[in-house]
Amino acid sequence: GCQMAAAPAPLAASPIASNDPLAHPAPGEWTSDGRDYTAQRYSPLTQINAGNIGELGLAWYADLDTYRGVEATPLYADGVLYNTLAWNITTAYDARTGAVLWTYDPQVPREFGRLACCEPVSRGLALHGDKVIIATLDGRLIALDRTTGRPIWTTRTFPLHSGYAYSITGAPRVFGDKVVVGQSGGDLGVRGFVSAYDVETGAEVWKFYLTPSPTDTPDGAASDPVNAMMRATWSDEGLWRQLGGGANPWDAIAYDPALNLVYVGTGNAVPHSRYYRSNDEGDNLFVCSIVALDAATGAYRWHYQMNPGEEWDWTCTQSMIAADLEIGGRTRQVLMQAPKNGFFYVLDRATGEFIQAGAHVFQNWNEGFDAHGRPITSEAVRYTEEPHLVAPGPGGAHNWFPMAFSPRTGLAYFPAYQSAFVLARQPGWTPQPMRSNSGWGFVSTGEAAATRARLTQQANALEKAWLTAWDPVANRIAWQVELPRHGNGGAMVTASDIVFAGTTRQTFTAFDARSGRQLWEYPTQSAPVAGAISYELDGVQYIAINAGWGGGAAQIERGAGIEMPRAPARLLVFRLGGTAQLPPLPANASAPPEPPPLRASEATVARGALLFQQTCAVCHGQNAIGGVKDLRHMTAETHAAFTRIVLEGLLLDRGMASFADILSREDAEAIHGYLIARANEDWGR
Ligand SMILES: O=C(O)c1cc(C(=O)O)c2c(n1)C(=O)C(=O)c1cc(C(=O)O)[nH]c1-2
Ligand SMILES: [Ca+2]
Repeated sequence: GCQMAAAPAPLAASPIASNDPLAHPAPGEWTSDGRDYTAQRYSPLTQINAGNIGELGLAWYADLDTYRGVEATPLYADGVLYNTLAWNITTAYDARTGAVLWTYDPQVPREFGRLACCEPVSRGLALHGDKVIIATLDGRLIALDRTTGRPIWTTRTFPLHSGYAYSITGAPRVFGDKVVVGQSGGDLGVRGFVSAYDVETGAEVWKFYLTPSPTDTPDGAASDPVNAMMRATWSDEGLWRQLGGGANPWDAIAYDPALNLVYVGTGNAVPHSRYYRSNDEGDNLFVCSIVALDAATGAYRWHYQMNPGEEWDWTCTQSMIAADLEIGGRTRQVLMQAPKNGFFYVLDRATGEFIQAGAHVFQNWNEGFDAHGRPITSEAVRYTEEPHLVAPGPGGAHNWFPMAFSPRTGLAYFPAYQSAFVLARQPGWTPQPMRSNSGWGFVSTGEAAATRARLTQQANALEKAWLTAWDPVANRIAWQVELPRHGNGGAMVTASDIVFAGTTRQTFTAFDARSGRQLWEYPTQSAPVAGAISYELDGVQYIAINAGWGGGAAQIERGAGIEMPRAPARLLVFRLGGTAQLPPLPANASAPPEPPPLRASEATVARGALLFQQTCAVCHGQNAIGGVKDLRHMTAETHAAFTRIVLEGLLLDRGMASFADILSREDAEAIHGYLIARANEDWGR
């Protein structure tokens, strides 16, 4: 079986469970990412209900002065709202009026923008006593004074220049007296780990590596006792030793104070292709798993691996929610997750036992589960040099967009995305340091090209997006509301049975939690991707949400018919009878500038296309469509400065660092040739 390697040691009783304010926030407070340790994103407030929601209006808003994605769940305590943006710029607002109390800019080196797969986003922050804690893109954990915003302590969570492409986009979490945080980089090359720090001093308490030691020597870490267990699931030779293997926890980490367990949701493997990574062998622990650790020591307790031998950029970093559910005639302490692979899982959170899982979208990887809950993976989705269809696609059937659970309805709510992609192993692939490292090819020739084109049509035909309500007891969809495109926001649910979520209609929308019937909708001038919160102040219930389209979904979707937002990101705060108004939208952008004539040879354009895919596409979009800046729409001045931008970091302040370490002048010119060719192909359509 894959869940339990050793009999778990007896669970230590938690010393902080009973008097920990983060375990039991007052009904009007929202003091941690998932509101409390269950991470249900369930607000007990009921003032806003189906009868009066028509009166819900904007109380105040704050311009966030960015067109980058804003993915953070804000936090609320004692009349103050805390928020964090791209580059970890953190602000405290008077929650009644929106007046800024303080802003702290940790001055993240913009060079780190290159290492973030999906924009230099931040998914949130943490509160503890007099501290606000942030985790910066460049790997610092910083505790700020809650009243002044001044740093109290700073700890580096990974070394600079480690050879791995580490960054942080996930929220830090406070569990009792510790701060726990992970990191990103699994699509470039990192060795994932999770670490815990003393909340008062920032001193490291424990560290647990999620892939085996690349040198087969002990790390001096909490993971050492299970290094051999992990190691036995990887090949002797393989690029995992060089690139770290991945499994990095870049989003959700959860906690049960009574069991004193920390649950770590781990990411995909790197390089993606198991053939290149691990000689096409093994489960590759702990990629795409939930790993339970002793909160006091970081010692291994159990794991469940959703995708043994993962190789499709499928992550298990998604929201993990704890609840006690009546299943099969007994009360189970469950942990729920809807990872990228299209299934919704219910595990026993004390033991890791697989209880049940069901698919909520079309998928073609799973042929069932064995008696221990280990999935039977179809051989048809493994890498070959022949293009073939794999569903879901690498964006996942559910990505980081926060999931919510209502103990009243018994349903879990999350934005779902049905998709597929065309996979083919790239022959003779070699790793690209500090670049995207998948090992799958984008380009096919001859007969394979025709197959690729046919399968791409099939994949496109499968695309659909919903807000999905899942019944974790009946193990099936309770209801679904179809939404126009991928990239819909996270969910929040209230005790008045209302689900709030951002949509790609560029709205913030309320649904009946039992039926999915739409109750209310507000045009936000940008698609809110983050999770909402609710708080109460002076007897008034508020709902707060960041509306800032961006991140991974936006990079794909901007090219696929979604309008670029014309308004900057904003923090929006609603209440019954709110009368604030957003300013009118600025006029539609004028037509893109005419590109210069194409002078590069066909061979140069082809070389530029390949370099673009390997180096630039993660931020600027596949086939140079969309992305954080659509490079088909460069102005004459940008064209004139192109090689200086790419090689000298002329636009570093905007997050476009120099690539001189991996691109020659000739390379940069080939990429420029490709972009001019793309602009000419598409211009004037
Ligand atoms: O493997 C990784 O380390 C890693 C990191 C991140 C990230 O930190 O944003 C994403 C992903 N993977 C990923 O696969 C993914 O789909 C994704 C979407 C987003 C986003 O912010 O919209 N981040 C990430
Ligand atoms: Ca990834």
